Amino acid sequence: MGTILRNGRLLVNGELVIKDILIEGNTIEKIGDGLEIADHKVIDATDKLVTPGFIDMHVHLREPGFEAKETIATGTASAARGGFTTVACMPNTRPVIDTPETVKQILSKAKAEGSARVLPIGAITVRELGKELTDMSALKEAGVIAVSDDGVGIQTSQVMKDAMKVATGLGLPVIAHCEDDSLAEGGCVHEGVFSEKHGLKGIPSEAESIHVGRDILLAEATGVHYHVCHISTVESVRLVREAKQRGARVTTEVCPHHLLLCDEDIPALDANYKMNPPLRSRRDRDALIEGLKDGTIDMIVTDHAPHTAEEKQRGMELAPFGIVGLETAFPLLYTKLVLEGSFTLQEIVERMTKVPADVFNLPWGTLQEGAIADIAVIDLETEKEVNPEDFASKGHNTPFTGWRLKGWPVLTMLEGQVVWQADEMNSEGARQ
Ligand SMILES: NC(=O)N[C@@H](CC(=O)O)C(=O)O
Ligand SMILES: [Zn+2]
Ligand SMILES: [Zn+2]
Repeated sequence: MGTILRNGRLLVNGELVIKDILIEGNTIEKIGDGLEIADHKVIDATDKLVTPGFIDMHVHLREPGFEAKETIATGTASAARGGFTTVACMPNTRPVIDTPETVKQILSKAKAEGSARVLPIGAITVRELGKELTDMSALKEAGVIAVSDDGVGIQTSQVMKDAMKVATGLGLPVIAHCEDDSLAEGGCVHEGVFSEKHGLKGIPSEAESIHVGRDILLAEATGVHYHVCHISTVESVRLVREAKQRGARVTTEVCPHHLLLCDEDIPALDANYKMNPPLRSRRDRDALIEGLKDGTIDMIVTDHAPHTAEEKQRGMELAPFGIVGLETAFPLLYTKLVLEGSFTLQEIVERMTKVPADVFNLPWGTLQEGAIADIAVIDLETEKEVNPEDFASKGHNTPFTGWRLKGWPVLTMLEGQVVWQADEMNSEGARQ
């Protein structure tokens, strides 16, 4: 039995157009007006935005090894609640995703317990130690879509160059966490107004940008598709912009928190504002907005990085880096960037759907006849406060608690199946 998603508002050439969507099996069969088929389940999407399911190329699911922080089940449930149908998971698990066996375990667990599609990212180096390359060919065969040592920077240029050569031959993108340890060591926040005020060791901007510059040169020398993780500084944006102008195969991503907050916004020594890279200066934040606007920055990712409450209570210096992001990403971007006027709805939606799909050559991220039915239904009207107690994620570590936002996902469909729906859709909207 199929489904009709009735009366939703779809983005067509930047305009919202009211349409019905007929879903048969896992596929969007038809998009049209007044679609009516006996025996089909009808979901009323009147007044709701209907978009392709979001794609997040940077998520930490923590399983295997750190199940107290998150599991594949809870992390993908969190994704579904945030309107995400595809998440790429980073390899800094225990064991690290550096063997085909671990890749296969994650894929089979995701299939059995997941509420979103999981795309594993394999490690560049064994145990992410930055020394010996993994067997990327075997990792690719097992199903990784890219390689990364996210969580740590690759300190040695030769290791990065060798990795890029192998990845080029295999057609695997190299996704880089850019951090020079000799510059970043011991820092817990950005080197700037906040670190000075509190007498903390800062992480300077160059700790990131120096790797971005180095890696762009190596990418141009090897021809690899090079993707910069969670870009955060004005200099990194400039380097990527110039590389793109030269035609280099360089892409990048930005997180909602770096677009919306800077170090001067940190109210106190609260580790819910601690992440890597850190919240930078206002000037950096403005450069990220501009870079996203002009296409230097390709896509938006969450870098969803759950940690336990106990870990985050250790304070700014001792707590681990990272904040959760899947369940607040779209409401934050919609409320703070679309409603406040710096981006159109279409610009934001594309950077979370079509663009990541195009950049990583994935077959999802569009709403059209014949496409896989990965769909997010979003309430653009109701304002709600961010309350981590409501999260499906095990992680409650967010700096956005109490923010009043609009744009909350109310129903998510993965391959034609409803994987999450808000109570309101359950009781009134969906009729059998
Ligand atoms: N971003 C973070 O602050 N933390 C990430 C690691 C990472 O993305 O570098 C984590 O795994 O916790
Ligand atoms: Zn990282
Ligand atoms: Zn990360």
